[in-house]
Amino acid sequence: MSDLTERVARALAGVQDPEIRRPITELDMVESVAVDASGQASVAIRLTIVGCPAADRIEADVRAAVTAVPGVTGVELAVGVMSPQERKALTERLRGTRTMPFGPESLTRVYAVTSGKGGVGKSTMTANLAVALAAQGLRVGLVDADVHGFSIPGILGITGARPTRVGEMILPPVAFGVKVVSIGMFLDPERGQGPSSAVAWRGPMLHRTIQQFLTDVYFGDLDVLLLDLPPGTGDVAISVGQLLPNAEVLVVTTPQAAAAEVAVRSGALAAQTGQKIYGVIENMSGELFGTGGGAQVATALDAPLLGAIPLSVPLRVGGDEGSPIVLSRPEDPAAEVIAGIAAAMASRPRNLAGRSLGLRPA
Ligand SMILES: Nc1ncnc2c1ncn2[C@@H]1O[C@H](COP(=O)(O)OP(=O)(O)OP(=O)(O)O)[C@@H](O)[C@H]1O
Repeated sequence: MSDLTERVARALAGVQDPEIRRPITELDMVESVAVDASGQASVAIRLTIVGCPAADRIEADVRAAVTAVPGVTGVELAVGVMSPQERKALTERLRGTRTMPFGPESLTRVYAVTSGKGGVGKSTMTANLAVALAAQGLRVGLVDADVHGFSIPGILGITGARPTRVGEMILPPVAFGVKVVSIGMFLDPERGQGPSSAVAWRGPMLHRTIQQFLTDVYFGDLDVLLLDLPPGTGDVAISVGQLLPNAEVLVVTTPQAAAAEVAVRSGALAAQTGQKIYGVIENMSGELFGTGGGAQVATALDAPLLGAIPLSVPLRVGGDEGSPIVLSRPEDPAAEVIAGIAAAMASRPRNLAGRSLGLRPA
């Protein structure tokens, strides 16, 4: 390989697949690279599937990367598609041999966000925390497992987005740097299923779906995985407890005593399945609903109160419009408290609990 060809090949290692978020060179997407004596580069790439939504972006990024190499005078780009065998090999390699990538052996910190009752702002908190964590440079995944209303895609402005399928593998849509998967993305509108229809699935079906989300959706290596659970002490919470005993629970409550009592019950369930409570968030705190519910839940569960988020019109409007206020209105008092909680989460080291350090007593 000539020096210039080598430099072009190295430049291609800087181009990422925007969905898989790995360099295209590691994904076997670069088929050939050649540069002739006049500096004309010929590059052939192959994408995972035809009509891959990321195709335009990859093409543009490849052109830009190659053009930027000193000595290159022009670029000829051929775009092809992987054969089924190549795709299979890639998905197998990406998925690795692990069946549950976020179990106790993983370095990913897993947070299950729960509440006693509905409407306390659990999904709003989860989405804004995820976005704030991603904005701080963490690799963040979000699983919307709230079968009673899949509000996450709406809050993150990706209503109607569908995951990309590559063979058996599911690539989640990315919103504000967060990889998002929601049960709502798998409903079939032609069968009358829509984002507003609660899913009437019972235990075993839900268990399999959550398990599939965690194993078949390619999130890559994450620093943080957040799960938006349905309110209460239902089947999903129990499944998550079994599938991810390492998950730490974040309890969201409003300041009122009635909400706090049910929140304590849902937190206590998590403790029974062996999960640790990371902390409690009091939402809609202030004049209208009072304060104190969060502290009450925190004391009852022997967990810290992470913050009290005031009622905020911009927070609600941001949710309705798909524009999380931690980014669009960071000066809003509610956004500031959420960002503070995210900063505390981001400052925790990667999860080493349950990992053997390979040391033996002498
Ligand atoms: N601090 C707040 N100030 C004003 N509005 C808020 C606040 N927190 C949440 N909301 C609004 O309250 C409504 C319910 O919030 P959200 O959907 O997040 O609740 P939830 O607990 O996830 O509900 P469910 O579990 O039933 O889906 C939304 O319209 C949201 O924008």
